[in-house]
Amino acid sequence: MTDSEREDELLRLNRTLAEIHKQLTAASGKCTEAQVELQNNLTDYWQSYGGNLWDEAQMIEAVERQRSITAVIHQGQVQLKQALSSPYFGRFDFIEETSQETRPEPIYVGLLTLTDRKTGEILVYDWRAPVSGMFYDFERGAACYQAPMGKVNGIITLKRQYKIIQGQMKYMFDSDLKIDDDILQEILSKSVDAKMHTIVTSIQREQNQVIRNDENQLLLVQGPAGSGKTSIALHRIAYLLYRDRKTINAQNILIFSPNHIFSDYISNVLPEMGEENVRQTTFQDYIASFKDLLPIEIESRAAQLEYVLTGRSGKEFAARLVAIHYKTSPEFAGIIDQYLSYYENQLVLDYPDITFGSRMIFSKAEWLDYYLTHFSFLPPLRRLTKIRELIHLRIRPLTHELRRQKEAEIVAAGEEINEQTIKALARVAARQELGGLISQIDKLTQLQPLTLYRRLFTHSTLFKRLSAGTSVPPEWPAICRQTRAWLNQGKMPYEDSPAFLYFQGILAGFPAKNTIKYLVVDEAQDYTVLQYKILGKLFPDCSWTILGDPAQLVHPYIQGIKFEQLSQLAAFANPRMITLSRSYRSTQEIQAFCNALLPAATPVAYLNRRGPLPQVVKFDRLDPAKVLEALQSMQAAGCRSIAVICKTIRQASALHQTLPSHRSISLIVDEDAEFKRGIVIIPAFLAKGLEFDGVLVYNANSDNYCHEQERKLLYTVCTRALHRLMICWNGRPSPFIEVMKKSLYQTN
Ligand SMILES: Nc1ncnc2c1ncn2[C@@H]1O[C@H](COP(=O)(O)OP(=O)(O)OP(=O)(O)O)[C@@H](O)[C@H]1O
Repeated sequence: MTDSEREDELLRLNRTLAEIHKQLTAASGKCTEAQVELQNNLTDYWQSYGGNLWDEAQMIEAVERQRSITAVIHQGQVQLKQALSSPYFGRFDFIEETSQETRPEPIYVGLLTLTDRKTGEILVYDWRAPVSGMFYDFERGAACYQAPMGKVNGIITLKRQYKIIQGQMKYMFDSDLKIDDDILQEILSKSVDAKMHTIVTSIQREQNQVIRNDENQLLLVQGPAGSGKTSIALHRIAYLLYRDRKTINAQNILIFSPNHIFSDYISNVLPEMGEENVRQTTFQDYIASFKDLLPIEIESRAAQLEYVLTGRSGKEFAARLVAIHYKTSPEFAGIIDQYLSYYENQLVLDYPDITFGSRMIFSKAEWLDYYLTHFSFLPPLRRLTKIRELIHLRIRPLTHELRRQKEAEIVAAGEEINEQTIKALARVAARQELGGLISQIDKLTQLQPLTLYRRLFTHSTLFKRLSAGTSVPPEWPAICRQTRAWLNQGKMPYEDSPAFLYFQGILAGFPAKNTIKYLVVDEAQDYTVLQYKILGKLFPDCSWTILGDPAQLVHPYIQGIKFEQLSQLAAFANPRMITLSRSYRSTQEIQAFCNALLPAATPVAYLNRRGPLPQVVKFDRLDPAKVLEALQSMQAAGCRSIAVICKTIRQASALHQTLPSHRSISLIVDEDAEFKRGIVIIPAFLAKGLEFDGVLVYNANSDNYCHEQERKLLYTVCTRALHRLMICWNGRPSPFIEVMKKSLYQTN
């Protein structure tokens, strides 16, 4: 880059900053006006409130309108202030193939579009604008983008990147490569603070195709640990909010995250991009929403995992593991579907005529007609309720008739003369006579989902019929016994909850959320077939982005869904799977170590960012002093965020107690906790999705990580480390480490 080019760039920066200042001044005037207007509206509201509901409704509407105008202006101000610090991060010069112009147009790319209000010239393009996509997708040479009017071809003649901090140009350089690996290395070599950050300046081409995908209603993104799945999901949300800004807002997007610690951890990314945070929820939240509705207490996911990971022994434990595996399987989902289809299609087939004396009230044929045709758009339980209401309507004239008949009988008997008493006695007599009929109708039109679900474990012939032709584990009788024992105590094992809630939803109806237009499911490998079926019912009218990594299944015994199966679960228009190939999080040494933990998998490609070899260290006892020493050495090496990852909640809590300085070290064992800075002790299942400068994997002994099913758990915890990884053990190390090449780590 020549000196005069440098000077031009600095002039351009000053011009851009001057425009932002101008717009900020104008916006602050507008904001004050809007605030005054809002204040006036509120004062009017309180002064004029006179009990007239119509006036009040109008006033509330005016206040709400003013409030949202104020919020929009305020949001604009926040974005301008962000832009004042760093208005853009990239530039490319583009000349359209069909253009008469001979000079390429410089396109500056930043977090928001900025137009010179006087000349109308676009000074900066939002990174999400169609034209900006070329910054991520192309190097110098032929390039194209999809404009609203169609495809535009052309040539990129220059690519430049900038680092502008607090309005000061720190550096700029021309980049031949798309987004230089050097830039990535610089970004990734830093230590991380508490929360995740935007990657907008260095999005990679393979990531960009996910972020800007416009065609597929179901987008499945599979990528190794650290390949940016979560980051991409959030950038995709920002993109959708920009692209569809006239039709959707943050309320129309929902993220399913693994837990609330993770939700908190990613909560800064969208605001950093100038967008409002979207709602996040977890499957556990969905279960919790039934807390007061169900006559049963559902075991928590954490309690189930803790039980499973404590590695007990014995027949009961073994049967529970098989139960978890089987109840989360596609086969079991099929059995539930069959059972439900019985209620859907056959329940009323042999229902009797409802008669009273010689009168036909509701015929066999009507049961079929109403249940299978008229009300077939409703879930079975609601159909039955409707039919009950209908029958009751038909009985009403009969009741009146019967009462009159009874009154006449009482009068004829001459025992009562008081009219009131005659009526009361007639009512009672009529009710008694109709009692049998009413209870017959009630019986026929009631379904108790829990009672029906329970039958799977009590009626062996029913289960045999439903499971015919599928492979049922030999432990099924023990599984039935265990499940019955839970249910008898008013409790339900966590592994039954998706099956039961699906069952309940199909019978009684799902609380469908039609306002959600985009659903994002992160850590998708941890969901089972039935959980996806539930999501499909809850969000019937939306596009899905599903991101996950089958190698990071933290629950050793569940059958997570295979990505290929997902697109078959619902009739998605045009499903597509994109596989990411490269990982960005860890140093080359840590990544190589992690790759070796999964020998069967395709090795993950990684950046050439170097660091020390992971340490596999023998602690004579699991001595707290040694743990502190290890933590101090990581801190001395510049790690700001450090996690000691234990296998279970119990191990994490016990370790926390033994550390003399445990007050300055946070213990996270609750799924609803906030993400903490500094040093944390955390169980493996809560660490997923998070990352830390340094990770100490505690107690990686042969008795802790030994079963094949626990391999992925160990892989997941090791891949949380960016710069330093230490694994400590005593007794004997995990066999997964023992068989590894010694050159992949150092020892003490
Ligand atoms: N293009 C990029 N530029 C800079 N940093 C990136 C890029 N892509 C990913 N990263 C960084 O890599 C790290 C891992 O990203 P992220 O957590 O989104 O990956 P992931 O695939 O969801 O990981 P995991 O499956 O292990 O939870 C983060 O620090 C993220 O900021």
